[in-house]
Parts: sequence; structure tokens; C-alpha cells
Amino acid sequence: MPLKKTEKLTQAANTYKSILNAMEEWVVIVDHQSKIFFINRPYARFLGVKAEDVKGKKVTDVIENTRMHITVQTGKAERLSLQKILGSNMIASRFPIIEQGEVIGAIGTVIFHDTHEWKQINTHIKALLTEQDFNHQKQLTSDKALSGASFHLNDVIGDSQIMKALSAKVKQVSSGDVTVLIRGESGTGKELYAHAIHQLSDRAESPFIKVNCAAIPENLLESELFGYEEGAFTGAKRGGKAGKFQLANGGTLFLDEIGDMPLPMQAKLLRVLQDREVESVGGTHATPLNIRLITATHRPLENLIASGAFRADLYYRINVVSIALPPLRERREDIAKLADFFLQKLSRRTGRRAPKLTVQALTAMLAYDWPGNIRELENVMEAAFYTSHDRKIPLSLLPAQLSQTPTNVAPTATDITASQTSGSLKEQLNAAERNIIKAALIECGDNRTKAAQKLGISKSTFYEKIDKYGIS
Ligand SMILES: Nc1ncnc2c1ncn2[C@@H]1O[C@H](COP(=O)(O)OP(=O)(O)OP(=O)(O)O)[C@@H](O)[C@H]1O
Repeated sequence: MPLKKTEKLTQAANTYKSILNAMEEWVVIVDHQSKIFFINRPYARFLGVKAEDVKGKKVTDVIENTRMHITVQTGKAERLSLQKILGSNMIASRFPIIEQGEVIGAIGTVIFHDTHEWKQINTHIKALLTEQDFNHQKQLTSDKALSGASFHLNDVIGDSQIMKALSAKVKQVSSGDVTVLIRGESGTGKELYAHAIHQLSDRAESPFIKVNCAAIPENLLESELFGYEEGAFTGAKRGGKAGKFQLANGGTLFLDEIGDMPLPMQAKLLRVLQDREVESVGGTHATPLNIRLITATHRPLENLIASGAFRADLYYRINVVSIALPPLRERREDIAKLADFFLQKLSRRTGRRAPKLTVQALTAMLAYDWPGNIRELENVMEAAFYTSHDRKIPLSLLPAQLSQTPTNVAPTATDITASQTSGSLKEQLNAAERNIIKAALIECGDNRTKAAQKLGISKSTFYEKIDKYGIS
């Protein structure tokens, strides 16, 4: 038996001897008795020995502080450990050589020949990463310098039928100047879509200006939107200040959280949109406007109108084309792909290899309802990325609420990804019908009459079906 092991090792090593000798890294191979079988020339030179002379000697007698014999005994790899040889701290790795289940030897490498070299290389790698990051940022800022919008439709991840229908609709409405209202729960990607529409439009090279109507105090909103003249009020800047409308002129104005705009401001906004001109606070003349307006909200505008908190006339003006973004729990097919996308993104940013989700972790993620939608998923993946070891993300690294979904209702990873192609014919047809109805609703901006017409069914049948599938 021992002979056989040696023969196998001889065969393997002979094939690669000249390659191993040409390497800058130091390489040593021991047999199953921890005797040196091969040592490459650079390593032998460093030790001050001749490769032929040490062949067959116990590795512990030739290399100081070696652990190669331990690797042979345990069959376990040791990566990037410190090993002091002739006064220098080397960085060494050791791997068992396994053939048909048995350890026939071990291979050891020394990558950095002292800690100084390791530090130098570390600095070099950091510089490369910074440069790569800088180039990426430069690309983003040059996109931004052109327009202020840096997301494209390609950045929108999602293969589900719903997302495909949305992409088609976005492409269709982007080119004209039509006013778009984007609706969806918090974190569903409303801002991302606003950017994508601008990027696809003829205005892509012109400014994209965003205003978060919920984040600006009521008394500042007017001057923020319309700008002000010098001396317009106490504390006004010298020379005045351009408003977001003026800055967006020629391009796109994105009013986020429009449902949170105070009523008096709604009246002023409506006037500007109707007159197509804007006058700054304290100003004496109006500037003609040429903007494309995109608005977004997570609030139910119809209810706000009913309670008197939102103007119906403004609603009609902003709701020319409506795009409804589905919550993540209604397109669970996209969860795995989005998770992977965020892990890869972090990997590119940090230079660390992306860990993989275990089946249990992915199953819990597929069963969870994601009230914070994609933003929540992105945050969960970021926390898991930084706390993961062994390139794995087990369930224990996910927040507690993800493991609390009762397992009897938790669909498995395969259930979800195969939801279109598994189950009885009836189940598959139902799944397909649900997706078709959902897609039609999206295409028709949630207008049920139009969606029913598009599908060639009566309004009452359409209502029965949305009831049956619990589509809201
Ligand atoms: N389909 C998607 N693919 C990839 N990333 C996405 C997608 N949708 C959203 N994101 C990311 O999720 C995060 C939240 O998206 P975004 O800010 O556009 O949501 P929102 O609906 O505008 O949220 P809020 O209403 O809270 O402002 C962002 O980091 C965005 O890049």
C-alpha cells in the first residue's frame, strides 16, 4: 500500500515539477510519512540546501516550525498562517493531497517571504482597489454631472413576470414627456424607477433633480422648490437662490413623497404646473418652464383626497401615467436574485469574495414578508455579508424576525423558484393567471376597467379573479 501512495505522488509531482520550480512562491511537497518528496528551487535556495539532498528527509528536520506533518495527520488545510523561518515571519499555507479518499501527502506554499513583503503587497492591493473604486465613482459622477441620475433600467433586478411587464411599460412611457406617478410601498424602488425613466428619456443628458417633499420643513419648501431673490426674507442668501424647478429646467423634476406635501404648497404647485412658469419668492417676473415631472408616493392618495388632505385637481394633473411597484412579497421569485445581486455588489466594493446563503437561510428569506421591501433586503444582506465566515450565510446570521415565520407555511427555495413549473396543471394555470392579471394591472396603471379590456374579459369576471387571487 505505502508504495502505491508514493507512486501516485511521483506521477502527480513529475507532471508539474518544472512549473513548480518556475514559481516565485516557495513550494514543498511531503509524502504520507511527512518526508520531503519535492521542494522547489527558490525554497531550497532560501533554506541554503540542495533540493536533491533533502529529498526523503523528515520535513521537521529541514524546515523550522513546519506543520506539514500535522496536515498529513489531520488531512486538514491550513491557510495563511504565520511561520517563523530563519528569523522571518512567513505566511504559509498547507493542503493535504487526497487521492480516492486517502491522504497521500501534503503541499505547502509560502506566499510572502516576510511580513514586510506581506504589508507591501497589502498596500499595493489596497491601491488597486481604491483605483478601481475611483474609476467606478468617476464613471458615476460623470453620469451624474451630465444629469444627476445614475441608475439605469439595467440596475433594476427582477425576472418575475411582474417586473418584466414593468420594464416594458417603463420603456414605453419614458421617451415622451408624459407626467408619471410612481406608487409603491416604502423601499420598493420608486426612486430607482424615476432615475431609470429619466435615463431612457430624451432628457437623459439634462438635469435630474430630486426633492423629498416629506423631508423639507413646510416653511422652507416653497423657497426650496421655487427659489428666492436676494432680500426676499430675513436670512435669505446674497444673490438669492435658484429653486429646484429652475434647476430642473430642460430636464426632469422628481417630487418624492408627494402625498406628504402640505395643502397650501399643493395649491402653489398646481398653479406652476398649470401656468408652466415659475416665479421665485420675492421675484418680479416668471420663468417659463420646460420640465418633465415624475412624482412618487407610498401613501394612498385616493384616501387622502377623501379625507381632504390631498387636492383632487393636483391628483389628476400628476396621475397621467401611473406605475405601481409591487411589494417584494408579491414577487418572491426575485428574492434570491436580488440577494445575490447585493452580495456581489458588496463583494465588488470590499474586494472580499461573496458568501453564499445556506438553504435554510434562503428558505426563511423566501417565506418572510419583507415589510421594508428591497431596502430591507439590501440591509439584511449587508449585515450578513460583514458578519459571515467561511463564505456562508447561515440562518443564524439573519435577523430574528426572519426565523420566526412558521415553518409549516414557509415555502422552500425550490417551491418558490419552480412556482411556474411545478404542482398540478390547475395550480400552474392559477399561478400563471395570477401573474397575467397582475401584469395587466401594472401595464394599465392599476386601472381595472382598462386591464379587463386588455385581457378581453368582462369587468365582473376581472373583479372575481382579483378577489380569488387576493390581488390588491
Ligand atoms: N429592482 C431593484 N433592483 C435592484 N435594487 C433595487 C431594486 N429596487 C430597489 N432597489 C434598491 O433598494 C433600495 C430602495 O429603493 P428606492 O430608494 O428606490 O425605494 P423607494 O420606493 O423610493 O423607497 P422610499 O419610498 O422609502 O423612498 C435602493 O438602494 C435601491 O437601489
